[in-house]
Amino acid sequence: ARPIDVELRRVTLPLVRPFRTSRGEETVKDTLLVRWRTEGPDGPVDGWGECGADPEPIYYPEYVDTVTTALTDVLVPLARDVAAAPGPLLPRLRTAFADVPGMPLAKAALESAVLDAELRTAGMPLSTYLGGHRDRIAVGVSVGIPDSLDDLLAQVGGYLDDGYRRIKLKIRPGWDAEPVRAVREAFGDDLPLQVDANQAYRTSDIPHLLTLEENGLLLLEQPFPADDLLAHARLAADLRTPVCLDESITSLGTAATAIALGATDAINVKPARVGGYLTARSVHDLAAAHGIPCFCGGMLETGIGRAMNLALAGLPNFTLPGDISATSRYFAHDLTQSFELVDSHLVPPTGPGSGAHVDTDAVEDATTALTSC
Ligand SMILES: CSCC[C@@H](NC(=O)CCC(=O)O)C(=O)O
Ligand SMILES: [Mg+2]
Repeated sequence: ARPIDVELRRVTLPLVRPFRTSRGEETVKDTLLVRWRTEGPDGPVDGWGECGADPEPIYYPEYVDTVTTALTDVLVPLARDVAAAPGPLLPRLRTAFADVPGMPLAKAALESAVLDAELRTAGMPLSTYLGGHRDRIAVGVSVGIPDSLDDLLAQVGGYLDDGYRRIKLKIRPGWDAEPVRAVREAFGDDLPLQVDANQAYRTSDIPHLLTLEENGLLLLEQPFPADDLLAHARLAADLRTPVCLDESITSLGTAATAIALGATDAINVKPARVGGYLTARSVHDLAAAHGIPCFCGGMLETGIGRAMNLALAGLPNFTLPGDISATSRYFAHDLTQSFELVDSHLVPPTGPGSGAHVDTDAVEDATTALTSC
């Protein structure tokens, strides 16, 4: 249905603790929400989408300002034209978006809002629409680079006390073997442990990276720059530890290329990064066809993105614990209902659409900029 109005809201939420990676440090979640308001059978229906971009291009080439511009100048006008014409909205929207090069994060934010509105109007949960079949999702926790080894062990101990059973450590050159060994010594060899370098290494570091695997790692995530698929293939040929790609997988096409090159033994699927939940499902299906396990990654989303990620994570080839942690790991107050960890699992909401109950007062309080388009 054609939108009554479309709003972009830049929102800022304080993080309960800073999150440091090899790319920088974040102390607040500062991103963009899209609200696609349409006429439902019983009045207006709001679809919400959350953008995965950061205020700066630290992980992806897009960032909040470029996403805002892409949406106001190109993608929302295009979506309005598509919505004004007859026929099913989502398939025609995806066809129209496919003619616009790149900008997966901007497309994902708008497509998610449209998808949420359509499914709420139809009374269908996103998990049903996507084909999810799990009513509880195994999750882990991603631990940033701390101020000290003691700080790291305190954080990991705290998360294990919270009930998380899979730990992912951020690493970078100079902070890798020591923290991994310390966590192994403190918490034992059976702790499911993986690392994420966020592109910080180069092929000259391959001999060093090979020494990391004596610590029994589940995965080594994105050691090299996103566009260097060949470097990942070279490492994967020598490393027993599965190589997992994140930033490199920007579309179904790059997923297919990475798989064909043997550059990825596992994929961190992030709907925002690949252009939305429907493409994320295609990446999931392609990986499944090649026997490559996936997990649903995270961008410190608010409950709006978290609810949708949980719906996606119910698909059968998400066999590795995801980076979808409980709300309290990120925010003291969220924009939706809280998601609580139960035995290292989260329960996806079952309501129509994302199932997120958006607290419009909290959204208003968190809003730093509002654009109608
Ligand atoms: C903004 S977080 C940076 C992206 C990072 N995400 C995580 O480590 C998970 C963060 C989370 O718990 O949402 C990754 O490269 O996988
Ligand atoms: Mg990653």
